[in-house]
Amino acid sequence: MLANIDSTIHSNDLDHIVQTTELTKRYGNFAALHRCSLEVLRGEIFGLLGPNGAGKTTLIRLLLGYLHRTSGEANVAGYDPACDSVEVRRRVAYLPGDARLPRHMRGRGVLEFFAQMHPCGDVQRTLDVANRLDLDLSRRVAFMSTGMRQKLALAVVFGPRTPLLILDEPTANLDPSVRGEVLSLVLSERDEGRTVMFSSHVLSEIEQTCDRVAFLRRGELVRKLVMEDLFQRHRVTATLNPDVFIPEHDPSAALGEVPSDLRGQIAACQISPLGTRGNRVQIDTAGDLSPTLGWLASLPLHHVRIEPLGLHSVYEAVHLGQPDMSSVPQVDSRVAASEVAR
Ligand SMILES: Nc1ncnc2c1ncn2[C@@H]1O[C@H](COP(=O)(O)OP(=O)(O)OP(=O)(O)O)[C@@H](O)[C@H]1O
Repeated sequence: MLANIDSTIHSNDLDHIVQTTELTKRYGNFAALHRCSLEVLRGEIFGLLGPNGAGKTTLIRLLLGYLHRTSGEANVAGYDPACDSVEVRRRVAYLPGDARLPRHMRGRGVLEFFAQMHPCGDVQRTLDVANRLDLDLSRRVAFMSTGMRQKLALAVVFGPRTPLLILDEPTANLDPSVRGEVLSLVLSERDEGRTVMFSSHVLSEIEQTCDRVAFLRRGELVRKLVMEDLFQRHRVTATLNPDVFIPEHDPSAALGEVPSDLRGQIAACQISPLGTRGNRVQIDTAGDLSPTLGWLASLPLHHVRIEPLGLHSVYEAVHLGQPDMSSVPQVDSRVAASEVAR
């Protein structure tokens, strides 16, 4: 079935299964989504991040044609959701954030019903997913717990072999072991060549699964990130010996010159006082960490800690509206962007 549906995708650019250009949704003067341009590549897992009300669901619903855009363009699997929403939905399995299922039906009946309804439906596959999620299918939906209903909705959505899955907070209401199972389902979808786009508030889930992520904030796409690049970024924190002199107008001079071959790898540095205990140094690095280790070892530092930068720090920066520290490293002859928080 997947092969049939795939062969009918008539996009000019088959690398992109989703593409939006300045996509905008307004309610009166309020922009729930403002000029959002992004691409999702075929075969990748793409994460959507952002605080409550950032516009994630609005974007997803525009892509499926459930909402009508105010302006801009969108293309999903070769179709414009504003004109061909039926064609789009034939190719997309969608888990809404508030999935509603027929309350009078038993779990098994629900799965069979949806598998028969969808052009890419596969009863055995949907039952297998329910089994993986350890779901009792003999219960009526009305008597299921919130988490059990979420598992049932997931089994419905993972059943059809569509080229694209769009999941709005797929692990909401699930216990940690089931969350892990859902993430491994997402990874297996990618292994089978399908594309997954999902939103989540759980940063560790995005880190474990996604190839690329987009951050939305107040309706705007404020940052895109390739996870592989993020994993190459580290934060070094340490204490600078108290007897080291910190020049007031150029605190970075306390660390001396950054060797020229390392300048492209030091993205930012902050020095802040710790009272009588010296000064706290924070250095963000980009790229392979190993060449910087020798330089770090030569500095008058102690209590050195090196951690992967992680999504959390990027998320915080986005949330606070801080400039993008995750892209181009910037240094001059001294360590760049030094600050003394006195
Ligand atoms: N029908 C509507 N009329 C007016 N404003 C709306 C409407 N639907 C959504 N909004 C607003 O659009 C903004 C984006 O909402 P959206 O549901 O896309 O956010 P979200 O990122 O999915 O949030 P969450 O993480 O809480 O699910 C919110 O401020 C919301 O209040």
